[in-house]
Amino acid sequence: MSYNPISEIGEFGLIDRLAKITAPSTKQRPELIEGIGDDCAVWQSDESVVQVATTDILTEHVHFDLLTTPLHHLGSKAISVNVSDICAMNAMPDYAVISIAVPPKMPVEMVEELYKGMNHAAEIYGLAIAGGDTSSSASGLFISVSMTGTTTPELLTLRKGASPGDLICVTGTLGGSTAGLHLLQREKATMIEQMRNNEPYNKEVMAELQEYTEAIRCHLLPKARIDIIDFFSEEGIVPTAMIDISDGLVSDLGHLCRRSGVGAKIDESKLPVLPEARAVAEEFQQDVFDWALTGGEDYQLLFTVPKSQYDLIASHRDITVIGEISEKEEGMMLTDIFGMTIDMADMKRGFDHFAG
Ligand SMILES: Nc1ncnc2c1ncn2[C@@H]1O[C@H](COP(=O)(O)OP(=O)(O)O)[C@@H](O)[C@H]1O
Ligand SMILES: Cc1ncc(C[n+]2csc(CCOP(=O)(O)OP(=O)(O)O)c2C)c(N)n1
Ligand SMILES: [Mg+2]
Repeated sequence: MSYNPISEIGEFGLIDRLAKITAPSTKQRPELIEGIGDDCAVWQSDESVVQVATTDILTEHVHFDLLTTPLHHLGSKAISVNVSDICAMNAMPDYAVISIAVPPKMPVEMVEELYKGMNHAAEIYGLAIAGGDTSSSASGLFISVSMTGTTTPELLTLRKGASPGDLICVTGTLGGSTAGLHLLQREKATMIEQMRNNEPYNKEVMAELQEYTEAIRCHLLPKARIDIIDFFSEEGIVPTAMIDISDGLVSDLGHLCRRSGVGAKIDESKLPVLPEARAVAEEFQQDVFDWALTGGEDYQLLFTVPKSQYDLIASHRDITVIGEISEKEEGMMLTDIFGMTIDMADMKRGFDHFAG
């Protein structure tokens, strides 16, 4: 038997291989509507109720750095990223169970602070933290949140369901989280450098951070767009397909298109880039559109609606139409700010845990 490094197939190649192994188990539960492959697992609990469930892990040094992340914020983010997956099904969250693996030397008060952040977010989203598991960890802090939610068969929205001609819409702004991460990483590097040189902490860097509170908040404290699910419900909108943007717009639009069996055309000039992110990208001499397209962790909703619903969508000031669904054969195309057409298949797609 030969052994292959995961980096050769990447995160999604690995998930495909695991899905093949577990496919037989799904045959045992005919009420399962969606297994591996959407933002949540979905099953019908009775005629009028659909249950959804998701889980996301936050790993120290991969998802967060304790030097730059307040634990209260981290707890809140751990809840929000799961609520975001529930929202992506057009569902509302109900319960969370939480597993933590904690280095034995971590003070109790730090773990309590983490949980205060989780509880704060849970109260805002109207969900109950109802259990979990606790272990010691030999290498860093791990936080795994699993969450259930509810919707109805009529409202359930999957990654599949988009048709050619549908409008591609995105909520909020993009690029803010990557901008915030860059600022925090620079802050950490400066702190370490000053400690090495036995210098006092330079407050000027802190002053610069205060100019960019929105970008930092996007990274440390993303909000799940439960308000948009309320808006859909008030306006009677049921998107044809939906996903949340965790790995980056290009990657997550790719999942939506693959599951729907369609292509897409998007317009770079229409992307709702966070204004602060533009300033940060300039400072770091980076392309803000690259951050908006592939940076990830913005936790906005990406969804499609028929053109006939344009007026309803356009009435919301925090929803932007960025393009249109096309035939699968046309691929996924981006018209960049200079008017050039770029095949998104040739672009860096977004965050991959095992990208080589
Ligand atoms: N280790 C795993 N075992 C089983 N299913 C997994 C595993 N990792 C991811 N999945 C499934 O693969 C799909 C894609 O996962 P992911 O990209 O993490 O989704 P999301 O961005 O919504 O969190 C989801 O349906 C998820 O449930
Ligand atoms: C210390 C640190 N380095 C890098 C990142 C950037 N980052 C980590 S995970 C991630 C993508 C989202 O995480 P993932 O586990 O893929 O979420 P999912 O798609 O499962 O919801 C990004 C952009 C970060 N947040 N913190
Ligand atoms: Mg995930």
